[in-house]
Amino acid sequence: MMEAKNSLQGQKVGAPDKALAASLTDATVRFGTFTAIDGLNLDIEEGAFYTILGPSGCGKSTMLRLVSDLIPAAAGDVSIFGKTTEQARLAREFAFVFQDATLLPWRSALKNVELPLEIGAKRGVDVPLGSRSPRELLELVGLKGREDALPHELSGGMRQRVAIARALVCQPKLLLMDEPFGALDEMTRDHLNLQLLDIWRETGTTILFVTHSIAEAVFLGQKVIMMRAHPGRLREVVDIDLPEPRTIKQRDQQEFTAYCGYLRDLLETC
Ligand SMILES: Nc1ncnc2c1ncn2[C@@H]1O[C@H](COP(=O)(O)OP(=O)(O)OP(=O)(O)O)[C@@H](O)[C@H]1O
Repeated sequence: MMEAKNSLQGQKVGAPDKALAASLTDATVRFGTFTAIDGLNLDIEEGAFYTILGPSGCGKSTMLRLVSDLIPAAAGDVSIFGKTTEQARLAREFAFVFQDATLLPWRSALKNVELPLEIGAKRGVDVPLGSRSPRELLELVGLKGREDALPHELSGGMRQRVAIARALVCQPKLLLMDEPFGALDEMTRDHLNLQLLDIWRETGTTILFVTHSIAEAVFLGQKVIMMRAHPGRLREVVDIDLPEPRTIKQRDQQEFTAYCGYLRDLLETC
């Protein structure tokens, strides 16, 4: 039932016959003398939904920051759709959603979603316009009718949905999500998990999603990237072979709990 691909350090993990959204080769990140990520080898298949698990401090956020050109690699190579991370950033190939929605408080939901387009236009950057308008994106994330609301008039879950709509406005081919639902209550999180899966299916974007929740990682992910700490390395990529589309009820089923148990055991040895 469970196919786990073992990753030995220095050995590339992924499917060489599939188109790649991202490829990390011996990627290393240092902060001063501290090595946060050490020789990471990983291929990210285009269109897939990856969740990332690992002990605190193993480098999950650092990996997303590396991929998104927020920090440089001290050694090794990272390519995004065949481009350098800088080229991919300038071409708006990816977008980032953080744990905190980071909306501008004086701008309405709609104006926040429009912001990347405005910034791009001001800088004279050729912004890849999405197939959906900002209004349509707000509808996609379930916020039709709340376009004019200011962030403080929205709930935490709604603010996060605005942040997702904003991330999608330039139609990124890769969506990087760092614990986007970590601060939300369980029901809101379940709801947004389902909504995110719908968005993923509709847009076909590749998703890299960091979480601390094993259940969330299994529920969302087609593949779970398990990292290990001290220093941050890849431990294993686990294929999650559950029926699609995923439903909340699946979580009570034996197959689902078996994946969770497997990952929990793995986490304990990271
Ligand atoms: N700017 C920085 N300067 C120095 N050290 C840093 C910096 N950013 C991260 N680190 C260190 O790098 C390591 C990896 O951090 P990172 O935030 O990527 O871990 P994480 O797996 O996302 O952790 P958590 O699960 O707790 O959010 C940690 O030891 C952290 O202290």
